[in-house]
Parts: sequence; C-alpha cells; structure tokens
Amino acid sequence: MTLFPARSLIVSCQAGAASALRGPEPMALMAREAAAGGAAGIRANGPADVAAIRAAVDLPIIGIHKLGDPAGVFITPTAAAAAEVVRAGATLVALDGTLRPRPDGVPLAALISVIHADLGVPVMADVDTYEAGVAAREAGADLVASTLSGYTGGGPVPDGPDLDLVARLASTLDCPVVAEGRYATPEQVRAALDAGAHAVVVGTAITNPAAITRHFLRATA
Ligand SMILES: CC(=O)N[C@H](C=O)[C@@H](O)[C@H](O)[C@H](O)COP(=O)(O)O
Repeated sequence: MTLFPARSLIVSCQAGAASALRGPEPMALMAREAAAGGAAGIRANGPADVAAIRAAVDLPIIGIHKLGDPAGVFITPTAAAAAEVVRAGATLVALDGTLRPRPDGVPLAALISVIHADLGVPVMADVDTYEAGVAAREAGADLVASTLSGYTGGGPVPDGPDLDLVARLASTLDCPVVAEGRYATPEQVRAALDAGAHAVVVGTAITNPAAITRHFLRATA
C-alpha cells in the first residue's frame, strides 16, 4: 500500500451540520491549507465536498459518505454511497468496518468485493475493536483504521485516542493500520506512529475552530 508514505499525517476536513464551515467551498479551502502545511492526504465526507477538494488539492482523498443514523452504521453504508464519492474523485473509500449489521444486510466482505471490482479503489475499514479489525482484514479491507473506537458502545466517548487498539492491530495485521479518532496533540500522533500506525488522521484538532476554541476556553474557567 503506497498511497500514503509511512508516518503520514492525513487531515480530515469535515464540518458538522451546525458549522458555519459546512459546505464544499470551505472544506476545499481547509484542504488547501492542510496541503500547504504538509498533509499527505485528506479525508472528506460526501460527493460535493470530495469533488471540491479534488479540484483544489493534488493529494489522495479518503472519501466517505455519511448516510443514515449516526448511532448506527452510517459511514459509507452501501456500494452506491461508495460509488458516489469515487465518482467525485476519492482515491480510496473508508467505510464502517464494525461487526454491526449494515442497514441493507450486505456482509462486509461482499461490500468490499463489489467496491474493488466495480470501482477499483482500495478500501479502508473504520473499526471500533480489535476483533472488528481482524474481521475487516479477513473481509478484504486494504487498510484498517481505529476511527470508530469509543463511538459504538453507547457510553461516554473517551477523551483521548485508543492507542492500545492501534498497537494491537498493527502488531497483528498484514496491512497498514491507520490511527484515527481524537488525536489532538503531536505527541499523540507520534505515539500512534511509534505503536505501528502507518498514518494518522487528525480532524477536529486541525479543522474544527469551534471545538478548538472550546478546548482553549477550558483554561479560562
Ligand atoms: C466517529 C466519527 O463519526 N468519526 C468521523 C469519521 O469520519 C469524523 O467525525 C471524525 O472527525 C474523524 O474520524 C476524525 O477524528 P477526529 O475529529 O477525532 O480527529
């Protein structure tokens, strides 16, 4: 897997529904800034954002298409969703690789195989546990990412990243492991790479000014 050099930093350019930055143009500007800063790739949501970012930067784009209920399987849940972001210019597709059933009941291996055959792009499985990571690799995922750790159990989301999951996956899987989810400091990024991650995806800490403001505001209380 040579899409991303070893020890790459990938920047996730996504804005929530309430964000003033939501929309293809702001996300494309964000991606340009990330590229100017040295990012090796961009992660982006939805065909409109992916298309605008594709036109703005010459970097690999991890395309996702969030559809449906955020409490369930919603990151690129179907082959049709994957096709939309690939047509828009995504270099590879990330999708929910947890052990939860997909809304349409299609098994992960079948979905990955259709994406490989019909779209010809690599697939990154966003997982929540070690078991899901192993299963995703067996199902044909080309990369496995820790993206969904902390988000599927129904409990509070932890403050920090799941470095243990990254270390376990990296020591077992014969594919690149990507660290993603709540990486907020350069030290955490280095720790993930030193634990065996091939690349680290950082979103909120770089591209969400409201969250960054709230983070600094804690010091004023
Ligand atoms: C759980 C979920 O839906 N994660 C999403 C996946 O695309 C995004 O909302 C995250 O921002 C992204 O994973 C990057 O993580 P962070 O923003 O923590 O650096």
